[in-house]
Amino acid sequence: MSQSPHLLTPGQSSMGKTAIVAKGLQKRFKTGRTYIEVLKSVDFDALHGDVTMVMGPSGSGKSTLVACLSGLLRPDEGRVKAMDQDLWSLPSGRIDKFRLDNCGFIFQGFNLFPALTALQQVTTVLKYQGYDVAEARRMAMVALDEVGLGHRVNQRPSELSGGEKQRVAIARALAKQPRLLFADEPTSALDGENGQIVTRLLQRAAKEHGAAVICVTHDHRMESFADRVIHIEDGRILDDRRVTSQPAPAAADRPLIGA
Ligand SMILES: Nc1ncnc2c1ncn2[C@@H]1O[C@H](COP(=O)(O)OP(=O)(O)OP(=O)(O)O)[C@@H](O)[C@H]1O
Repeated sequence: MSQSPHLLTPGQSSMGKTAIVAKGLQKRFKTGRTYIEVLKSVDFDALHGDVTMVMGPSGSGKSTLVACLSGLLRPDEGRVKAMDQDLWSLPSGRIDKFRLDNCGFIFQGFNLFPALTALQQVTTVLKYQGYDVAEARRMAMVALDEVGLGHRVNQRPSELSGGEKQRVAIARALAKQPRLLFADEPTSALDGENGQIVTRLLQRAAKEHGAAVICVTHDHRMESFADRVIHIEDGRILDDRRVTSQPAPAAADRPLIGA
């Protein structure tokens, strides 16, 4: 496995380029004898270097959209071109490999393994991806340092606060330098201060690492960190607007959060 650059080495070459495009996505679920149409021919795209927020009421189809975009849930109709691959035309093993190689995921509930330390949470994924033990450890330490947890690497989830747990989940998602970063309600279990830390980390992943960050949220506090806000309602995109003024992310050469 080749040497990985520093976690936040800018992915400048891809900045502003299209990372993912979806056309005509439709998804329905069977409930009892009837079907509910959850995505009604949704077109979507996201750029490298952008934080794209997907907002909308509960049940509007946000999580379903992200699942279809990220190779987790097959749409009934429509196509997804992600990193120049026609995602849903690939055999399922290649879709899994695509996710492993290109996608990072951050969820509301952190999804950490209770028995593993913060360091092990991150190295486990990297080893699964094919990195050897020493390289996985090095990359994990860089990632944990970047989220301000360099001094907490031997703690298990039960010994960490909610904000710290989410930062471990972010380190795990970012350590492999994903080109696509999907976050589903990453701040909803956090207080204002921790929510802002998490939001800034997502912003840095986009601005300094060139990831396309696609973030589902109800949290209007996150909106000011977005480059683009897409509003979805009842399975349709109602509004798609670019936000121009951005707070500058913290400098790349120092950790965001002082250890
Ligand atoms: N596997 C499933 N089987 C049946 N119905 C489902 C399934 N997954 C989602 N749904 C339904 O699809 C609709 C959209 O769900 P989705 O989770 O995408 O909405 P959401 O906008 O993310 O909502 P929330 O903000 O509450 O998380 C909801 O009515 C939900 O109950």
